[in-house]
Amino acid sequence: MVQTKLRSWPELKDPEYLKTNSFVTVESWIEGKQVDDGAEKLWRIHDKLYDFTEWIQKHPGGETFLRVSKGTDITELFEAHHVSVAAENLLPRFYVREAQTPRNSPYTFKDDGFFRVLKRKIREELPSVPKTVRLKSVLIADSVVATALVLLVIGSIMKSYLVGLAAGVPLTLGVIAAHNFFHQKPNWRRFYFDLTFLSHREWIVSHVMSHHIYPNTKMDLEIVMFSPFLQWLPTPEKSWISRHLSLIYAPVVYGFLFFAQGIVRFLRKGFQSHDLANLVVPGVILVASSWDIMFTLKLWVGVIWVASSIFSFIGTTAAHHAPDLFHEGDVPREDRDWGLQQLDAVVDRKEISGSLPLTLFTFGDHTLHHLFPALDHAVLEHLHPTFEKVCAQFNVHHEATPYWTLIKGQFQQLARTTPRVFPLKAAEKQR
Ligand code: HEM
Repeated sequence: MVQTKLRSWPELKDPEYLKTNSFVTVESWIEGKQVDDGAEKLWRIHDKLYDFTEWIQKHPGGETFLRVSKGTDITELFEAHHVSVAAENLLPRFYVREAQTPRNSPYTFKDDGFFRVLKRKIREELPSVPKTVRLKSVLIADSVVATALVLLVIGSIMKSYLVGLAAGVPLTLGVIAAHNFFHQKPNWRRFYFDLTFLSHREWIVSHVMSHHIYPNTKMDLEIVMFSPFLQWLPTPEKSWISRHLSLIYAPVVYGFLFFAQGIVRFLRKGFQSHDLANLVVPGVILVASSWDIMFTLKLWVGVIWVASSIFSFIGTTAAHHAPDLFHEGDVPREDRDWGLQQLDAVVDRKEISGSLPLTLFTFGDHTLHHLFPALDHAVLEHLHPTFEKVCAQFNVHHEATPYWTLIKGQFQQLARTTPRVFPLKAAEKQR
């Protein structure tokens, strides 16, 4: 649980889902938002309420996003996921009434603000991106998952834990690459994400709806789910142990994260049909090892541990946690534009830039991905010149950081208790 009373936007309500003493779940996050957002059991976009109930199944982006978000403010999700004007043009059909309360969000979307200006430029640029580029992402994701399965089969036939565990490496890269696909309209590659103990259905809430929209704030479940073990928010309430010993125990937390997510989910909800992908890895080992149950169980646990450790290490060091990045408790920049506030909480890594496989395998191209999550990473590659032009127009400096700075920075951030004022001046930066 995030203990801190600190808020970067004191005029906002403290999130309802953090007020209970019970375990935070994706459901409690949504239920809390339904209380906080003033959407009156409908969907809220800016200050208007809409009813999409009859249209959910016709949504080109799939029914899940709208079904799960009913009763909440979806302004940021709506703005970020639609680059074309098609969605905006449809809105009047579903209008019900004006909302009664001001938005409980720190962010704005002014027409002449950074995000909307960038979105218009990207809209103009998109037709010049070849339609086939997405195939590159598909090929990369499929190849790495196929490699993992072949290694698993070989390891199981040879009864070699070493080869079997080695399969955990491409498997993890495939799981991370699958993240590209669960941000998009429904497609079966999102199930690559579920080959370990994870569930893309839960991550559509914890990652797409929570983390992507409110990065590094108390509304970000990817901050809350590591607490109290890893506490990145700069608050004096952090214990000495959490500040200074996390370097030692973080690898243990990383290794257990997938088990914790899987076990908690199965205990709460039981086994559901869409969890079947969780059983592909043990199924392959079982058959290829000639039904050796003990070997299967041991190797399965080992592979999940490898995947959990690598995934969590990359996830926590890739883009969000270093003292130069905004975390709730810091003083935010005055301009509340959603895009600008995202830039303060996200960074790219120098070594990853320019390589699509590395981008897909390690949460690369993270800034543009945060701003336009439904665009394939292979498309994002083509949008950098436009992004840089708009950054220059708004006098925003967003420089890639060496990976080592971020790896160190993550632990410096875990130790940090003093708020900083954003945007940082060049001389204040540690890069
Ligand atoms: C929870 C909020 C929503 C999310 C997360 C979301 C997400 C998405 C995604 C991922 C796509 C596929 C984009 C692609 O293939 O490139 C999409 C497409 C689309 N959505 Fe939504 N959507 C949301 C709400 C809405 C609403 C409220 C409307 C209309 C009233 C709408 C209308 C459309 C339309 C027309 C498309 C196809 C054109 C386009 O990609 O812009 N969506 N949406």
